[in-house]
Amino acid sequence: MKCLKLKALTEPSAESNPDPNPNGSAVKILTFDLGNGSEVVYIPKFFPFNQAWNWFDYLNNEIPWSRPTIRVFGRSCVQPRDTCYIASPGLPDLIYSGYQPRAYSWDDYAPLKEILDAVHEALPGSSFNSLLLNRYKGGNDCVGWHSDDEKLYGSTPEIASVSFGCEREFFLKKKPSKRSHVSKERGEEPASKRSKKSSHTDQHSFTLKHGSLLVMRGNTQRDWLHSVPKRAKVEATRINLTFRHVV
Ligand SMILES: O=C(O)CCC(=O)C(=O)O
Ligand SMILES: [Fe+2]
Repeated sequence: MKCLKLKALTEPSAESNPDPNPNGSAVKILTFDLGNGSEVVYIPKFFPFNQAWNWFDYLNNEIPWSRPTIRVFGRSCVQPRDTCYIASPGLPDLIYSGYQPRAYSWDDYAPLKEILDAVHEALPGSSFNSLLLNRYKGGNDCVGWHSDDEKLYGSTPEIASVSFGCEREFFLKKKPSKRSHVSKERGEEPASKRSKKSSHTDQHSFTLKHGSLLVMRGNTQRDWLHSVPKRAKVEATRINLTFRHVV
């Protein structure tokens, strides 16, 4: 099993320590201010190592994974990762890339409720009612650039992402500014030039560790894209859970 050790490229704007993790011990919390109301919080050791491996094994074996055919830029293709969708009863259907996943019940996967409880405890005020699971069976599996800006998540969705198993890189890049042509008409400097002077960079990279929690909030889905790119040398499996609130 080959699982590369990767290094985070992004420097946090705030580091808070300590704060209790689900086990009551101190954990490192890294906060990244991406500018314009976008924020990412990363907690590398959110879950204890062994507990996280127990959950990895459970999820790997018990979740009804499927690899659906989706539509990207008008073309059909097999999604390059396994997926499963969990949702509370009565929520509107999720449809992405022309695909409507079947919504499974939290009640049939008790460990998911335990993970959800731990995430809720760490994020006061959050109330996630749906979950998209992804399984990357090696470095060929990936998720392309996208933002989770579907209307059913509201205008400033908070997305809590838990990772188990093989470390993979997670990239964020700023969406092209829609205002650049407007600023030209107004005789202003285009946003692309202005942003070079700002203290905020337009790309960030995280190594999502086994048992980690990454939270995207505020305007992150409106202003940023994210991806988990292919990695030729990675062979081991990673499982990712993204908790979301359908409004
Ligand atoms: O696997 C990840 O870390 C990201 C998954 C993701 O972006 C998604 O499910 O929308
Ligand atoms: Fe996403």
